[in-house]
Amino acid sequence: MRLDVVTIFPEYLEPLDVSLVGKARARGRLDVHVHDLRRWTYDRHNTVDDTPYGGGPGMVMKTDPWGEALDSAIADGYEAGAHDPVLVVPTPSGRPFTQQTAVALARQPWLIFTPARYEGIDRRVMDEYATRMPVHEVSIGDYVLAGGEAAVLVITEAVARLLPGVLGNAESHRDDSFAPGAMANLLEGPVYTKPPVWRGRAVPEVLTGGHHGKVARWRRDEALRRTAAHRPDLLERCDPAEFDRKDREI
Ligand SMILES: N#Cc1c(N)n[nH]c1-c1ccc2c(Cl)cn(Cc3cccnc3)c2c1
Repeated sequence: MRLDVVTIFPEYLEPLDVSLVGKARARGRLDVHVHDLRRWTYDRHNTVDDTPYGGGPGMVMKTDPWGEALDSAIADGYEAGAHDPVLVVPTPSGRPFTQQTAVALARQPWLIFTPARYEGIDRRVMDEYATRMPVHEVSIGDYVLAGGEAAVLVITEAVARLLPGVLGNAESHRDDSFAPGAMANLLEGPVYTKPPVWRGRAVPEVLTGGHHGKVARWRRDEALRRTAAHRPDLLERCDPAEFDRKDREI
């Protein structure tokens, strides 16, 4: 997968050099190109914004720098052999970014991110590129950020971990809270490791008893308990028959 990111804060994307995404890049699973939007400005102040038509607070990001930057990134990508680009636009007014979105984006060969600032990008930029590729406007949650770069880091990690060969078996995303299966839609339950007792607190006996069926049921019950407490809305998606079937297996 190729990723292009156009931003006025290229240094904000430095975390894409480390940890899981950094490993995916080192293994050749991910090819990341960060472009400084100001490279496509030609005035003394490298201006990328202007006042909004119709008045109102804040500033709007101008068409020309984005158009030239995206045309350049797209040309570079095609020249490098990439194909079928998808534009991903972080915005507070976007569709919710979910695990399903991550799965869908992980299937794409080329993502182009346009994290912006101020009040957003002139609408005509997204309209222009929607004539050439799918455009996904996404929000990473119901809270307000100052710009889209943090969203790119979140989306990139959620997508990269789904790419073949990025997660080792030990870290498999097979048991993700939001992945299909009996624990689908349930939050993770509590986890424990050595020592068996820490400051007088012992690990639950069921986890050290060696009975895999009892461990599986305990973990399922703890996940249900945690989901009921923190995300009761997720329980509506659960199928009790699935639990009964799993119970019969245990
Ligand atoms: N994704 C996501 C997301 C989220 N969940 N919260 N905020 C954002 C986000 C994404 C992109 C931008 C751009 Cl461009 C400018 N801002 C600041 C802003 C905030 C409120 C209203 N207008 C602009 C962004 C906020």
